[in-house]
Amino acid sequence: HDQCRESYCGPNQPLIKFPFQIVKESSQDQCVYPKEFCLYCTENKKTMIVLSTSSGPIKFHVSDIDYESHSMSISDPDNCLPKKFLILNNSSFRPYRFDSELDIKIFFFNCFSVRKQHLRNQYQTSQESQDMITCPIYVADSDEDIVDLDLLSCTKMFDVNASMMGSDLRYNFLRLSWPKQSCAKCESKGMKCKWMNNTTKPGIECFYCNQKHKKFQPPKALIFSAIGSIILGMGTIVFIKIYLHFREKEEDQVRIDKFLEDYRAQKPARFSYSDIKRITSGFKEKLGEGAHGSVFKGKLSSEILVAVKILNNTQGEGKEFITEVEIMGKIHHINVVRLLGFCAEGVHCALVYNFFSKGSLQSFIFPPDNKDYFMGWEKLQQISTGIAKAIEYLHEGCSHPIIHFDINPRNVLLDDSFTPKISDFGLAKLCAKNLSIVSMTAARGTLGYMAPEVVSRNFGNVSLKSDIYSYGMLLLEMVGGRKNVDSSSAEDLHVLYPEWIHNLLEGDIHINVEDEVGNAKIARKLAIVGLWCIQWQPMNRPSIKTVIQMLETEDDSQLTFPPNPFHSTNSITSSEGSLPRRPLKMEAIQE
Ligand SMILES: Nc1ncnc2c1ncn2[C@@H]1O[C@H](COP(=O)(O)OP(=O)(O)OP(=O)(O)O)[C@@H](O)[C@H]1O
Repeated sequence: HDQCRESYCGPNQPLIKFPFQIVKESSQDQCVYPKEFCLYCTENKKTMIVLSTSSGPIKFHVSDIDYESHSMSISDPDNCLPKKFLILNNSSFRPYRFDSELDIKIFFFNCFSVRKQHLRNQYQTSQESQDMITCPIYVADSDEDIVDLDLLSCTKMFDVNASMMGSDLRYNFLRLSWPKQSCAKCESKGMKCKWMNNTTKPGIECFYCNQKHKKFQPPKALIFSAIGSIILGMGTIVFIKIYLHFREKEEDQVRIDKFLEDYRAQKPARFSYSDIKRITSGFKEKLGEGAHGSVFKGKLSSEILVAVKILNNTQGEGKEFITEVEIMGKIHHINVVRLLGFCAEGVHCALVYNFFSKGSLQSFIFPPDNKDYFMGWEKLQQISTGIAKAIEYLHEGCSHPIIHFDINPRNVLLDDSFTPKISDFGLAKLCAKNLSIVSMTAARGTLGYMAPEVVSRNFGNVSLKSDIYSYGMLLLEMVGGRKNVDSSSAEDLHVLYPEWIHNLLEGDIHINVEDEVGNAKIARKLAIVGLWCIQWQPMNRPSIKTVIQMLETEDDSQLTFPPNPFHSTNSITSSEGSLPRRPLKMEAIQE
């Protein structure tokens, strides 16, 4: 939109606007059609035009342009206008023409040479003769002029019919006009005109040149208000973010308060699944995997560390799960893992327990890397009594007796002071009894502890005594530190009756019992109690109360040694007649 600006080649030069266009002298061909209206500026800031004639292009200096009368004044930069005039006069230089209506005769004189006089009568027809004319040439309009101009001694070359005064030519001044190029259509729309960029036929197009259609420059007020609104918007967003952050914190705080309230009231708190994710920091630290699901470490507050068990296969409706969990949440005993909370959200079910840094008893009786780790008989007795007290509480201390069904060293967790806590009670109820989903490792691990009647009803009814059997196996393992299941065959699970215990008690005591009399006594006591607990007939097993009494008695003489079921003569269970020899192969009956 250079054409919007007023253009001049230099000071005192005419204004250049439509229908003219201004181009650089060096790039004349950039001038759009029609080229006749192209002007250019010289180095010394003069406005120039090139007129095309039959003798070729001729340059003129444009001294004035009158857009009203669409005419302009030109002059010859070589100061030889009479010669140029003769060329123009004999040719067409459209769209321009001489701007005068005169029809007069003007006379051309040469004052230095007559050598070309013979051409005088031919010049009008011969182009060559005109080209041969050289300046200075003098032009007179009349005889008076000849006298006034002192041309009497000069040679008159020819006279020409012209539409302008000879004096003008003398003064290097020629006026041309061009047909009016109407811009009325554009102007009526408040627009300006320009030539179309079309090389075949001239065409005019309109364009906007006023402020608002120039490059958009928004007013300062608009800029300020835009910046203001951006700052305001950002401020609002920051404010909302801060507000949401604090509200979330407040909600978190409310939740924590609610949890602490429940915690103090010893009620399990209900968590959403997103709470569970937050508590476990996106299930970052896995503690292990059991038959019922994976366990992750978590944090409820800076002091309360938790273990979150994500249940794989929760059974039935969420409502049942919640009721069940709430009942479990009411079970509080020093030797029972406390259920702090739970999550029941669609398919997501989770249980939240206190975290116990020492892990399970399993790793102490069977150190994973076969390291000879022994925690001492005192501690083992303390742990055994603790477990027995937990079983007593489940069997007798709650509103309904609870059979754990899965007492084994992996379900006994130890706190910092080796206080045992039994866990996973009630899980059998919460989880689907789909044996196919129980991993073989888990099944085998637990199988050694299962009472015969739990595996097969041939052996009697399941009762509280089934837990006593498992507890007995656990005691014997604690004494002997060896597995009571032969896992060499995956299909046939041979439960090994710990006959070695009998040998041990009957003869030499070579297990980890140090020579101290007291320690030997503990090992013997645990072994005897264990053997009583694993009697085949549930009725021959002692109740948990009796177990505790046996464990707590100081008087060893009261502890009678149970019969070895493999020696039929010693059998106290005459009703069973002959029991199978070891290894005892039990057949599972599908219920
Ligand atoms: N409250 C807890 N604190 C610390 N570790 C725990 C806690 N609960 C479970 N664990 C650990 O998580 C792992 C898996 O426990 P989980 O009870 O799911 O399986 P398990 O007892 O090994 O097997 P199963 O489910 O067959 O009884 C175990 O290694 C256990 O030591």
